[in-house]
Amino acid sequence: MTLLPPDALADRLKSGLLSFPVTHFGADLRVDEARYREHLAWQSSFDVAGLFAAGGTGEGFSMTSEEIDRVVRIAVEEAGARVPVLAPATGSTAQAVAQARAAQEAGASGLLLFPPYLTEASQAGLVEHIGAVCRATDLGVIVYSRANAVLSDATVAEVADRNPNLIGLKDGIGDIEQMTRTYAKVGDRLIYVGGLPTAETFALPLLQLGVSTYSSALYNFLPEFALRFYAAVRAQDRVTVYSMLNDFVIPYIDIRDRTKGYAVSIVKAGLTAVGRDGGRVRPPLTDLTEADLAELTALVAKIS
Ligand SMILES: O=C([O-])C(=O)C[C@H](O)[C@@H](O)C(=O)[O-]
Repeated sequence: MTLLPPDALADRLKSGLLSFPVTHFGADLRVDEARYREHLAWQSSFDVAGLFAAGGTGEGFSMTSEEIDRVVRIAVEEAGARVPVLAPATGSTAQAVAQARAAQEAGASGLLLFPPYLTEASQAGLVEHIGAVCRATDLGVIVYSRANAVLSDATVAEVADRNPNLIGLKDGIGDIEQMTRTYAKVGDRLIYVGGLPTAETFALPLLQLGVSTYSSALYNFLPEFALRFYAAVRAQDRVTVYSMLNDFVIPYIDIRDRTKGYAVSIVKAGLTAVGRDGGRVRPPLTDLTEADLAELTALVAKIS
């Protein structure tokens, strides 16, 4: 895909579902390029608005910068002609800046800036961190508000003012007051991406708060279901949304909530459940137990 100016990228992303592909690892836990490529080809064959390589569901947090660069390059090669590929920027400011530069060189269309690891941070410190990454690239940047980098409405307004290539806010908190304050202040200067675990759960109410799209981990193994769900959300078809929540999403999150880290492990297990073999997760995550996998497989079979 030719370089998308940040505004054009924002327009494209805000009106469709977003794919966050898992990254396949082999038995030795090295990146399994062949299976990852095959997955990307499948994921990008449907109508999605963007593909975020090595995101949270893609276990970017378990990879070295070299591996992230390799995975982003593979995603651009495999899917970039059909769908904009966004790369992660993670960790320290220096590391995130280096990843932002590498992503642009690799031909990515945009960046998702993750919280820095471990330390707590003030709002002023986050403004500097976000600004440094935005200044390091011409790409459009979406900032992920979550964990140790939860942005106040005033901070979102400030970083949007200071950084013309900041195009979006991804919300991993779901605080209704903060979202309302943010949209009231910043409006359509940014796009808003739902990024809570199993984002479908929150998609309909968040639409009212300006959140027009979300990162769907479910899309990894149930792409048609996820796209139907997204269409029902955008059409504000409450009957369909609640029936899909009852039939699949709520029993699925009952399994997901059994163990910390399952929000990612269950997605790889979902691929195995549909006969595609998601492979293992890397530590510190753990795979589903056999009993949990069997329950998930039965649940998937019910809606297939
Ligand atoms: O970086 C990520 O993978 C996420 O933001 C988390 C998921 O995609 C989340 O939205 C979900 O589980 O649907």
